Amino acid sequence: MRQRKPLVVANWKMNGDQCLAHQVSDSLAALSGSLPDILICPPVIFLPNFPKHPHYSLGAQNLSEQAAGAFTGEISAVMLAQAGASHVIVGHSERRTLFGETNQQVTKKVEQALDAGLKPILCIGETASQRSEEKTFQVLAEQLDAVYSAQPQWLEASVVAYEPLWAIGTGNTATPEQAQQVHAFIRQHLTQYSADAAAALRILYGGSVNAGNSEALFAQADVDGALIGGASLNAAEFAAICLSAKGE
Ligand SMILES: O=C[C@H](O)COP(=O)(O)O
Repeated sequence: MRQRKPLVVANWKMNGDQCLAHQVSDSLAALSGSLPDILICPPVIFLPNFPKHPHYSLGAQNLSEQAAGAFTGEISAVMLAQAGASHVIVGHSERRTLFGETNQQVTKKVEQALDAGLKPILCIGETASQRSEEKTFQVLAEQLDAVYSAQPQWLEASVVAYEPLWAIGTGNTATPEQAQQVHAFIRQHLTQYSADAAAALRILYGGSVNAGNSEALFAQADVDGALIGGASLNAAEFAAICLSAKGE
């Protein structure tokens, strides 16, 4: 039996509509058998289009680093929780690269999420050039330490997602062996903060996961699920990925 229950997360990014919300909720509700934990992170305006169902939970893709105030266009952690989110993705590479989010901002967002009772899904990953320069572990360690070195207790309520930038939206999935090597490094690195929390931590892989490659990725000892972009926009394919993760 697996040590950690798998978690499969749909990150719709800025895609989808009410119709897709109904398709995805219907297809997940129809699943039976041993299921992983399943989390849907649509654009937040679609959260109310998902009826409550025991087969899935809801999350958000981003949050404000501030608690409240004159921050036009921002959404706070408390608001996300009130809208039904249990988790929030923090520090996705698109936030870091396209919107200039720094490790410092990511840390503040993790704090906001936890203060509001949301579980942060902290995204980390290296670029293709960092990998070819053999800096992968160094980059990941910096991204992890920026968040957890001052507040190691945050690890207990966190999920970490390893998303190599070269694999996101490219079809160039990390091999199961590459993913396992990095996930094992992440878990080992985090034992310095809490051996128990590191052992219990769910580490997700993200980057061109689809129904054809998910089972081999999930078979790796330290791959505890996935963060799925493009393939989560197809209700049938996302359901197939969830089934390949198996809950027990
Ligand atoms: O959050 C999801 C990741 O960025 C992966 O996206 P992708 O599955 O489209 O490669």
